[in-house]
Amino acid sequence: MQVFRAHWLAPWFNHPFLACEITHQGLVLHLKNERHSLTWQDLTAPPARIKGWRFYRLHLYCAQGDLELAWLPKPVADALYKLLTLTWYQVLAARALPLATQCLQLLEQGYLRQSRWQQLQKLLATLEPAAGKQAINWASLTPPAELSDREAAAIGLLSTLITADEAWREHCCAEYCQQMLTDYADLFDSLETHPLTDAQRLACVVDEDANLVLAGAGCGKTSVMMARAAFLVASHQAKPQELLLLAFGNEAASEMSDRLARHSSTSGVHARTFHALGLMILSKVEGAMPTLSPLAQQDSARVKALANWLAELCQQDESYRQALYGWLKNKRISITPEPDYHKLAREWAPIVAALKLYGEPNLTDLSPELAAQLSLILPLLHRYQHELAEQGKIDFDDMIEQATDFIRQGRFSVPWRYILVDEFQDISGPRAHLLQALRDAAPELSLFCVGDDWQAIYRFSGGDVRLTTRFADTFGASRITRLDKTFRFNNQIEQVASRFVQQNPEQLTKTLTTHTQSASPCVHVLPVTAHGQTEAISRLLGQIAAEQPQASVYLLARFRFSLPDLAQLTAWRKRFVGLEIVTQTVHAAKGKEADHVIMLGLGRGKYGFPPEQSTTGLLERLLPETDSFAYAEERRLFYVGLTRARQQVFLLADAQQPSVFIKELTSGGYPSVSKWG
Ligand SMILES: Nc1ncnc2c1ncn2[C@@H]1O[C@H](COP(=O)(O)OP(=O)(O)OP(=O)(O)O)[C@@H](O)[C@H]1O
Repeated sequence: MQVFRAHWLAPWFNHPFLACEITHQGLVLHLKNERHSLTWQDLTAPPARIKGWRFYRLHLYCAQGDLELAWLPKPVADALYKLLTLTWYQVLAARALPLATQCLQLLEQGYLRQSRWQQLQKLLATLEPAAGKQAINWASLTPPAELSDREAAAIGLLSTLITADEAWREHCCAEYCQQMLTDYADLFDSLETHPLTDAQRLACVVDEDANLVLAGAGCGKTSVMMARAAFLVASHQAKPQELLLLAFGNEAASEMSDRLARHSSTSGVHARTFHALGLMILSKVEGAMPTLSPLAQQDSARVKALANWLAELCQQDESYRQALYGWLKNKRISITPEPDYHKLAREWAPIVAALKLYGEPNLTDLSPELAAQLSLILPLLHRYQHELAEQGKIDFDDMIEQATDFIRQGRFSVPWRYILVDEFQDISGPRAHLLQALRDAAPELSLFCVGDDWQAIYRFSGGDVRLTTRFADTFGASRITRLDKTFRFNNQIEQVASRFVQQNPEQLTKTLTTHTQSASPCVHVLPVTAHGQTEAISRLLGQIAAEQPQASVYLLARFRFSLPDLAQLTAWRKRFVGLEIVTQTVHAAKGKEADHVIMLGLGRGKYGFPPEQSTTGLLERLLPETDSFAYAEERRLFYVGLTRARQQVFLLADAQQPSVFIKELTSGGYPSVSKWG
């Protein structure tokens, strides 16, 4: 035990301090009439040494109130100062070391995500002094040279972290990204047939708790999904089985699977649809594959069943029959000899589905006509539910909901660390809840979503674009990165398409640049009569084949029945052998591309583009809220059509009654649109 004494003159001048004894726990001060013990933790800072006229004083910063040890001869003051300072730092280092180790482990996990940042703050909060005690001023610490490197580093780290703010976190994130971009430059150069752009690379490495990559059409969202998967595996942040890629349709999921399989690093990564994910979760939890009702799997089976139930209800329930006939009469829909149940069932099927998904609307909010329609449709929903219960089967909505419940109940252990979602702009509320449940069940899980709010076109089946435009409201701490260079189409198509879609002020603003340029207009409007359409397409195909013998051509329409039939298609394929001609709806062409696009059915009316006479007043009330801009969703769909083309778009407009979109393009100040005929 060491004792440091004040000069013997001290008591003569009424100073109470006589000596200081250093123990393992702290120090014992010998005062004139008493002894006073202090633990090392009572000292909130290293001592200060103050030179007096002849003697020195040591100032002790104590939680209970500061003290002064005076009348110390210089050698005593120096030795005591050195010992107290060193011991104080050693005691602090003993506390700091385990904490700094935990903080380092968090920091070493990579990108300093918000969730990791919060865990850090929690750890650092353990350094807070007890109530009423003074906090250590970490910013002013200067550890002595006698501390070991580890001790000094631990104190240094905690001082940095305690004073760190959001800008510091941002700096760490940027440093991490920079490091990854350098380390994996070769991977990003060689993964695809083309090297990724800087913006695409950055989108791959940013790693917040939830990430949204917002990009225009053709900006390489799919390439980025693939590259991110490869990067996560190559950088050992995840094993292939810890990644899950999600798509909406089977075709997109299997295309992703093929692309993943082509690279050794991602060959073990799974791409699934949301439905396949739901099935997998249910079968894992229940030990057997759930059986899906045929009513869920085929639209035609569902419509047929609804039509039968309508006919049955009319036969068995006179009041229902009268109500239905009355409603149809009001709508001037023919009922002789009996209503067209099948047509009615086809129109009401989406309403039944929406009622199931979103529940019944408040009757008082509906007009008498819509309330009457609702009361006619509700019995169909009940029959549908009853049928599923009878069969002991479920539909897709039940599956997603049950899967979400199982996860929330902790009955499914989440094996993934990263979930990557394609075409995110079309996600529905229930699917977003499923993702949230997965995230909550696995706090280290990071979401990576790629989408384009300009291409949100699935509201009729529950897609809710607000989940994209207000991403952070649903998914919390998030980072949005943008891709603004399109590789698919040229500046001429871009000028038309971007201007067209941004007429709706509620679309997020984006400025796209294009990889290819064209000096002359590439969007052409051709007026055609109903009879002249086939001839016009033949001429166009001939012209395309003459200029470019090997090319792909999409014939796109708003409705399937507006497309040429198979016989006609086969004839064209025989005649223009070098052309790869595909007919499909604009919805089906989403995510795909061709050299040339010919859009058909661009007239007015119920089956025009946009379809003008809405039969879905009730459906509108049930679906997720939409923006108030007229034909907002149809405008986005038209944008999707325009942006499928790499080189040229031909818009075959109804010569008598051109679509309002065509009128806008030809007279709304679009200099890049050329008018033929
Ligand atoms: N860095 C790049 N360099 C050259 N070409 C690229 C690059 N990135 C993507 N592409 C090409 O651009 C085209 C569009 O890519 P992709 O289909 O991934 O776009 P997207 O953003 O998913 O489009 P959309 O939203 O319209 O479906 C593809 O032909 C792709 O190969």
